[in-house]
Amino acid sequence: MSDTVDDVDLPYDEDEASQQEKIQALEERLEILETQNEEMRDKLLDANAENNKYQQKLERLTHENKKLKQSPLFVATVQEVTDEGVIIKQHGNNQEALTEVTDEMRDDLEPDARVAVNNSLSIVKPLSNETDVRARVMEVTESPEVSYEDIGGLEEQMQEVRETVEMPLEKPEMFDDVGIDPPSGVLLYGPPGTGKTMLAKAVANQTDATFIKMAGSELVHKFIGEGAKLVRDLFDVAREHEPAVIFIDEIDAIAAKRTESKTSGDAEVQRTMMQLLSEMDGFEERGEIRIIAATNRFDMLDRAILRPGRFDRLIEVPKPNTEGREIIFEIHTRGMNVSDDVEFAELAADAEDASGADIKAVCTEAGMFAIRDDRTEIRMEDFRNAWEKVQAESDETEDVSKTFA
Ligand SMILES: Nc1ncnc2c1ncn2[C@@H]1O[C@H](COP(=O)(O)OP(=O)(O)OP(=O)(O)O)[C@@H](O)[C@H]1O
Repeated sequence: MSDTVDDVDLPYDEDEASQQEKIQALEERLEILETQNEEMRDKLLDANAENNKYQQKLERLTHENKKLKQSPLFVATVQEVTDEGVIIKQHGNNQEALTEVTDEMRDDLEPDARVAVNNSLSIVKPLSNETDVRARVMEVTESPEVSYEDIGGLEEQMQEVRETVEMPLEKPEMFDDVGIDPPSGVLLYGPPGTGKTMLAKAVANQTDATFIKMAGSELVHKFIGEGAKLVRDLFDVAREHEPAVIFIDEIDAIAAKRTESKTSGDAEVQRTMMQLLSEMDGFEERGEIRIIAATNRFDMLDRAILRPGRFDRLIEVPKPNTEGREIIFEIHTRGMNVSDDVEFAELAADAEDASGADIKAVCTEAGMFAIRDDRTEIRMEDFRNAWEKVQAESDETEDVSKTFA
């Protein structure tokens, strides 16, 4: 009972007052929380808007990045990696530039590394090492499998190549004793497929020299900005492989007459040619390296490359005459099962205007005719049919090239 009495005795007013206070405090607290909630919502909305903005920016940059990687890239070498950025030197024009890179990219770069840069000279990607590029543009053969006996109808040319390329490699002391300098470079010119490459290979084989071939057109078209450097590399590789025969095919691609237009492509070709001339000019101590160049377009050549001390020995390699064609037929049928009725002299007389490469094609084609007829022996009619086929094919190619000329 006493409990009830105690309850009744409680001051009712005081209790109610404290309840009221509590409610008020709670209400105030609620108000504060509501304001805070409001503020948080606003902030969240702002953050979302900001997030959207960044998302769009990211998409734009990703797109630009992709575009930058697709447009033509130039090659440069890293000079220095500094706190402010990376100093690069562009190949070709030697222009130096300071460019910013991401931290990850910076870790991949070191002085002398080759990189691909875009128009605004930002580094797009590091490039694989030099030897890969060299391997792709240069054909290096320790001992080519072509000998003088494989070449037909070019007696005079062979004699000249032997004097100018083989003698200085095999008997350099002869030139010292006589007191003359051997010719610097030899230029072979003439129509396609006449044996220019074969001559260069045969002389390398004869002298046990390494044969290093580079195509002029690849130098300037495949590796934009690198032509001059690749020419330097070409001579470095030759020095590493002495004795060596450097063979520059399609030299007209880097040594064509200067044209009026001043496009960057022309400038690149000019720089490549200048590098070649300076390598040849400064090549006093050439040692056991000989240089042979070849062209089908003698008329296009810049005369600067024909000055003394450069390609100063010109050798014309024409299409073979009848006698030459007969010898070339004999050479290319050496390993073939040819019937007794085959008259090479007659075939040579018929195959007027054929190049060595055409005759090689006729021989292979004649073999195909025999196979198609289920024979192992090749007859005169096979050669005749083959010559007609090769002629028809070359007429077709001519028509196509005229259409696209
Ligand atoms: N005089 C020749 N004697 C024997 N075979 C020849 C002769 N000329 C060309 N050939 C044959 O044709 C092929 C191509 O010849 P080669 O590559 O030497 O010609 P090229 O003059 O260098 O041609 P291009 O100017 O097109 O480079 C040779 O592999 C060989 O089979």
